[in-house]
Amino acid sequence: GCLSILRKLKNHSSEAALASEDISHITPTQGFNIKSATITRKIRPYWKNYFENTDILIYVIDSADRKRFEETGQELAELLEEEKLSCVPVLIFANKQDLLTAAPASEIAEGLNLHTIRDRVWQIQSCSALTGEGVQDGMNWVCKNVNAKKK
Ligand SMILES: Nc1nc2c(ncn2[C@@H]2O[C@H](COP(=O)(O)OP(=O)(O)OP(=O)(O)O)[C@@H](O)[C@H]2O)c(=O)[nH]1
Ligand SMILES: [Mg+2]
Repeated sequence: GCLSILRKLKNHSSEAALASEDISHITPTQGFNIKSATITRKIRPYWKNYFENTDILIYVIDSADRKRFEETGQELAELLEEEKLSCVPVLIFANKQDLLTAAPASEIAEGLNLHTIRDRVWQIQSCSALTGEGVQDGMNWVCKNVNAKKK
């Protein structure tokens, strides 16, 4: 899902100059995402190598994969407990909204207990990497909040 969103942003580089420019400068993250597309979940243990100097967290959820919501909530909660990620703003993309079976963002927010997040700014954004809907809105939030670390 993550890689699909990056691709979508690149495709819209003229409309979204700022967002795509940001992405092209984050070389390690980009490499990380490319690798994660092929070896998927096995790469998760290596996320911690990218926590240093992280300005913003973008977490992509497959809104149609309801059976993974609980595990996902756990994973996100663990990430937010990482010392190096303390106060780092988090954007949660509720991706794959083009699918009829997709859970709405409100349901995901509830399932993942997002309303208990009080130590940082956060936002959930519905999107579809397939149609592009919501992707730019999410990246606009990122641009506004990238330096919004709560002190
Ligand atoms: N219909 C639809 N398909 C999508 C969308 N975004 C990504 N995909 C497809 O989903 C597949 C890969 O994404 P996922 O399996 O969800 O995500 P992943 O990056 O492997 O991440 P994890 O499964 O969490 O490890 C690819 O076939 C993409 O084309 C979307 O918004 N809508
Ligand atoms: Mg996958």
